[in-house]
This record gives sequence, structure tokens and C-alpha cells, in this order.
Amino acid sequence: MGAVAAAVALTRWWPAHSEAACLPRAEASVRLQILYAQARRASRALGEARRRVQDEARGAGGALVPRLVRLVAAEWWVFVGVVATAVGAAVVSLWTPVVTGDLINVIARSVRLVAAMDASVAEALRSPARKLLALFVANGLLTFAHTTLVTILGERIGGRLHAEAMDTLLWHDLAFFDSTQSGGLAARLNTDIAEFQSTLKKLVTQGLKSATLTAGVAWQLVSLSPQLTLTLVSTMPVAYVGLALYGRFLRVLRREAREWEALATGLAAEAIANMRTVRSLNAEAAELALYCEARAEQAACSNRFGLHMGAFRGLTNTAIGTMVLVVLYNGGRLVSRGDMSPGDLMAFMIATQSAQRALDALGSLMGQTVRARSAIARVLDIVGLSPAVPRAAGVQPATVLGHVRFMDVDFSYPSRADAPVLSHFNLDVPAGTVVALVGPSGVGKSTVAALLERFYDPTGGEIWLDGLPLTHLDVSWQRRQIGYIPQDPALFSTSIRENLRLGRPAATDEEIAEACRLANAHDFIAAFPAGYDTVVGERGALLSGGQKQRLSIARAILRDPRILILDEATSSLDAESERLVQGALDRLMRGRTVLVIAHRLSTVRNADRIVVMGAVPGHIVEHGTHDELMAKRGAYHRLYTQASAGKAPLP
Ligand SMILES: Nc1ncnc2c1ncn2[C@@H]1O[C@H](COP(=O)(O)OP(=O)(O)OP(=O)(O)O)[C@@H](O)[C@H]1O
Repeated sequence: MGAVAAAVALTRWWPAHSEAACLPRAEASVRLQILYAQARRASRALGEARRRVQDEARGAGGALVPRLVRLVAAEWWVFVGVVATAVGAAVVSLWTPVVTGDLINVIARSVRLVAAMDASVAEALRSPARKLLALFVANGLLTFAHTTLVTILGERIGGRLHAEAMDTLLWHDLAFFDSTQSGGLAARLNTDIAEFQSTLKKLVTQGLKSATLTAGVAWQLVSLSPQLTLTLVSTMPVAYVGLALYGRFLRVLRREAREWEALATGLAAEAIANMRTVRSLNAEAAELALYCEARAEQAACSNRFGLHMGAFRGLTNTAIGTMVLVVLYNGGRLVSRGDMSPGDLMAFMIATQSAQRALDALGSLMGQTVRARSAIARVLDIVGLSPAVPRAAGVQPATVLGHVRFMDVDFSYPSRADAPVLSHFNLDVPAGTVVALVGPSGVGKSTVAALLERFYDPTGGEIWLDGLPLTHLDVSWQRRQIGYIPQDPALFSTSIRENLRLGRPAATDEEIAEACRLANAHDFIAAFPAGYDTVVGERGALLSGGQKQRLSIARAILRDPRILILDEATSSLDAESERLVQGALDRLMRGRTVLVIAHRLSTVRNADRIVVMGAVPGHIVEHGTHDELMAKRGAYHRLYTQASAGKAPLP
């Protein structure tokens, strides 16, 4: 016990005093604890989601094993092939020594009779030699087929899991991503699926082989001495229960290590993705400290896991050794009473050793299975998530005018359920009009846009499009009617052409070029050596803010939506870029319903209606046209005059 405690202390001490200890750990620790708490919360949320899914599906295969069976059953023909070839190869290896023995017996006999029966010895040798050759060839063919099929099985199941997890994530609630580290999530999916694939392959290769060998040897044992076999079998449950309990404990340790690992990978991904910010804030050392700290925690957990895994394996060996001893002891008594010959006892012990080797292989495979089980549980947690906004349900009206109404809408973000952002919020945007939302930062302007996009559902009240609640509409259809131009448009790291095609996959090159002309983007694209095939870098890093904005407008033109949301679309641009972008926007806005979320009041003067939001959640302070609001000399007038005089930042 003392040795184990000392080893545990060592595993805690070692990573903390490695390289990471030289770094500013104090600050890193605080942020890390927060991140870890967040990761645990996300993991708990996933666990809860899993339990919910399991409860819902209870009886229809919600638990892990039935879900795994379903996963494997989808590839049943490959699986049957894999099992058949593995069992076949094991049977061949059980048989090979028997036929080899026959051959040796013939050779032994021939040594005695060679002088008299030369020809018949050669004849007698032929039959076992042919059998042995057939077994070798069969073994070769089975090995070839098995290896091929196992690879196919692993790749097909892995591919299915990747696709299902990605499909779930692409449709899942944004609230989930608000509280989950995306880098960690992607990494976790990759490593977890890889771990499951590799264990599955080992299970159906070594596992099946060892299991078949064990069964074959068990049969040999029973035929040698049923009494001794009973002794052997009766000692097994004691060892098994203890080892199973230990296995459960190991799973918990493994999961904890994986959580730290996912956190560390997420931190690395986040730092790499935000490299410019890291550099400009001189945050390299802090990020490194944070990363090393997370890695050190992961290493401590992994070391603890390794320690207990060692103990687990040691216990397994001791348990098996003890079983052998018990058998030898009882066998000795049988021999002394004359109930068993010494030769049979020797054969029994040899067979027991073969069983031990096979069980040993199964034991170490079980260790890996423990890891793979938690890995696949985490992947299935993700696959089992069900979004609050159903993906394909509801009506798809034939025409859309674009009349939007918010009626008594209450909303708070799921991650901050106790902080209402909108309460009893009302807004009417008639079809074809431009409504601007203005007000101080943080009053919920962007939230209104997010709700209209149905990124979240309101907690109270309703949002209507052309007189139909959004919850009655097919969400994909609804989003097709909306073009969203954010302040910092997201571009993918592919060519300009492919980025624009995201707006309308079927768009021709001519249509793309026309949209870019309307968006004042064609000239700058044509000036690039690769033109429309220019790759824009991650998140469009190789383009300026104004260029990205104009591409985003061209994308919206291609989409041709009835409703437009402009979320501070020109606020971060210089005067020349703003002129180009504003020109493009004016063309795009014509004849559509537009919701403008404005920072700069100068950009909303021409709106049909301006809605001023106040600090009380969802409270509309006043609304009207620019002239009406200026004449009222209220909140808008105050904001406008302060902003024009440069006394206050524009809201
Ligand atoms: N994903 C989120 N999860 C939790 N809270 C959020 C989230 N997004 C915004 N909030 C909170 O909701 C409130 C309203 O935010 P919102 O972005 O809608 O304000 P805004 O008026 O658009 O602000 P700004 O003009 O600065 O963009 C803020 O208190 C903000 O902290």
C-alpha cells in the first residue's frame, strides 16, 4: 500500500516539476481552472444529454452496447467475414500441431521400419504432409482475407461515426458551441474515433483468436479431467468480479485524462487560430504556460492511469497464477489417489498454460477496451445529441414577402439562463422596409438578429414571418430567405469562387462575376494573379476587412434573399472601403426587408424606421424616422448630437 501511495504521490509531483514549472504558472492556473470547469460543465452537459437520449431510447437500444451492436450491424456482411476468418484461422492453428504430430509419428515409425518398407513410408508421409500444406495455405488465405476485411470494417465504422458526429454538430444548437471549446471538440472526435477503430480491429483479430483458442483449450481440459476443470472454473468468478470493479475505476481515470487532453488540444488550436492577437498582446509565454499546465495535468492523470493499469495487469497475472497453483495442488491430490495419471496432469497443466496465455492476451485487450469504451461513449454522446430546433420539419411556403414580427419575445442565452436579454420585446418590420436597431452596446441588438435567424428559440413569445410562427416553418427554408452580413464575415480557407458558391452552389461563373460587379468586388478580385481562384487563407486572413465585406455582399446577392440582416456591416471600415461597401449594400437592399443593426447613426438616416433600444432588457425607448426622432429631441436626438459633435462614441 505504501509503495502505491508513494507512486501516486510521484505521479502528481513529476509533471508539476517538469518543464512547465519554469513558466508563470500562477496566472495560468487560474485561467486553466476556469477552462477546466467549463470543460467539465460541457462534458457533464454531454453526459446529461446522453442520459436523456438513453432514457428516451430505453428499450429501443439507448444503452452503449445495443448502440454499438447497431453500429456494427450496419456493416454485418464485413463483420461476418471478419469473424469467420478469425475463427477459421484460430481453428487452423489448433489443428496444425495435431497434424504436425501425425507427421512426426509417421517419421518416427519410418526410422524404425525404413529398411523394410521404403515405399510405403513415403506413401504414409504424403497424407499428413498434404494436410499440413493445406492448413498452411488455408492459414495464409484466411490471414489475407481477415486483414483486408478488418481494415474495411474499421474504416467503414470510423467513417460512419465521423459523418454522424459531424452531421450532428452541424445541426446542433448554437448554445452548445457557446459553452464548448471547438478545437478540443474536433480533436476529441478524431482521437476518440481513432482509438475505437484500433481497439475494434484488435478485438476482432486478437480477441476472437484468443477467445477461440480459449474455447478449444477448454474443450481439451474438460476431456482430460472434468473434476480439475471444475476447480479451475470455480476460482474464476472471484478474480473476475475484482478485476471488473477495477476496470470501472480505470475508465473514470482514463476519462479524466482525456478531458485534460482535449482541453490542452483546444488551447493549442485556439492560440494557433488567434496567432495575431497572441503576438500583439505578447501573450506567447502566458499561452505556453497555460498549454504546458494543461498538458502537465493530463500527464499526471495519465500517469495515475498507467500506475493503476500496471496494478490491474499485475493483479490479473497474480490471479491467474493463483488459479494455476490451485489446479496443481488439487491435481496432485488426484494423482496421489490414483484418479489421474501424471501424464494427464502434465497435459492439463500445459493446456492451462495455453489458456493462461490466451486469457493474458484478452486481459491486455481488456485494458485497451476500457479506453476505447470511454472513447466511443464520448463519440456517441455527440452523435446522440438532438437539437432544440428540428432540422427538417415544418412548412415551406411557396412565396415569401418578408414581413417580420417579434411579439412579446422573452429571451436569455441558455448559458446564462438567469440574465434576460429580451423581455416582452415587440418589433414589426413590414415587407420591403428598412428598420434600424440602435442603442448602447450589449442591449441585445445582435440577439434580435440571432433570433430571427433561429440560431436560438425565444423562451417566451413568438416571432412570425409573413404571419406564420418561425417554429412552424422549415428552418432550412427559412434561413434560405435570410441573408446575413456580419461585421466580420467568415470566409473559408478555399478559393474566392468556392466561398461565393456557398451562397448558391449551382451559381455559374458568369453569375458569380455579375454578383461581384454589383458588390464592387470584381475589380479587386480580377487584380489578383489567380483571380477568382485566389485562396483567401483561414477565415479570409489574406484579404482586407472591406474586401471580405464585399465578398460577403456578393455571396448574399447570389443567394437573393427576401430578408437582409446587416449587423454593423460597415462599422470597421475606412472611408474609401465604406464608400465601396455602402454602394454595394444600397444595391443589395433595394426591394428587400432589411434589419440594420447600427453602430454609426450616420448609416441609418435613410431607414424607414429607427428603433432605439434602451438598457432595460428588450426595452424600446422610442421609434420613428430620423426626422421624427430628431424633432422629438429624446434619446435618439441626444445620441445623434453627441455622436456628431464627437463627444461620445457612437452607440
Ligand atoms: N452567445 C452568448 N451567450 C451568452 N450571452 C451572450 C451571448 N451573446 C451575447 N450575450 C449577452 O447578451 C447581451 C446582448 O448581447 P448582444 O450581442 O445582442 O448586444 P448588442 O446590442 O448587439 O451589443 P453590441 O452593439 O456591442 O454588438 C449581452 O449582455 C451579452 O453579453
